[in-house]
Amino acid sequence: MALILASASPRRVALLARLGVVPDAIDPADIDETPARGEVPRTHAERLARAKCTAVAARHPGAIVLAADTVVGVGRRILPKAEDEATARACLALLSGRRHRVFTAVAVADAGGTIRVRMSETAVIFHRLQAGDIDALIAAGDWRGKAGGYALQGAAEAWVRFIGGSWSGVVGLPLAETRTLLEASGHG
Ligand SMILES: Cc1cn([C@H]2C[C@H](O)[C@@H](COP(=O)(O)OP(=O)(O)OP(=O)(O)O)O2)c(=O)[nH]c1=O
Repeated sequence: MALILASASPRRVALLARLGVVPDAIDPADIDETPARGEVPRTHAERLARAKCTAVAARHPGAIVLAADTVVGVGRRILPKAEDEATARACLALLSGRRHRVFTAVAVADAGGTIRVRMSETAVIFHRLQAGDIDALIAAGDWRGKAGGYALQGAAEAWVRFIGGSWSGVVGLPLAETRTLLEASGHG
C-alpha cells in the first residue's frame, strides 16, 4: 500500500525513517494555518493535522496518507512559527523559565479514506534565559520555521531543565503514536 507523507518538513522524513518507514511520495498540504478565534493549542494542532491529511488524501485515493502538526502553547496561547528574528526573540523571552507544552497531532488516512488522529503532549521547561542566551539561540539560526521559535534537536536542548513526554513529538513526529496509527491504518 502506497504511503504519502503530507509534509514539507525534512525532520518528519528523518523521524519516519527511525520507524523503518520510507514514504513512497512526499506531497505537502498547503493549507491556511491561522488559528481560529479562541482556539486553544491542542485543538489547533488537531484541526490542522486533520486538515492537512484530508487535503492530501483527496489527491491520493487508495493510498495511506500521514500528516502532522506541531504547536507550542503557553496556557491557552498559541505561539507562532518563527519566520523572522523578532518573532523568535519574543517567543524565547516568553518561554524563558516558563513551563510550556508542545502538542503534535498526527493524522493518518487509510486506503478507504478513514482518518485516525493521535495527540502527543510534552511539557518543556527551559532554564531562565539571559539576554546573552537568547542572542546565542538566535545566532544558531535553527529557530527558523519552528513552532515556538526553537529547535529542541538543535541549539535549544542546551537550555532544557525539564522535558516530560515525547522528544520526537516536540521535533515534529511522535514515534509511538505514529507507529500505532500506521499499524491501525493497515500499513506494513
Ligand atoms: C518546538 C519544535 C518545533 N519543530 C518544528 C516541527 C515542525 O516542522 C514545525 C512546526 O510546523 P508544522 O506546521 O507542524 O510543520 P511544517 O510547516 O514544518 O511542515 P508541514 O506542515 O509541511 O508538515 O516546528 C522542531 O523541529 N523542533 C522543535 O523543538
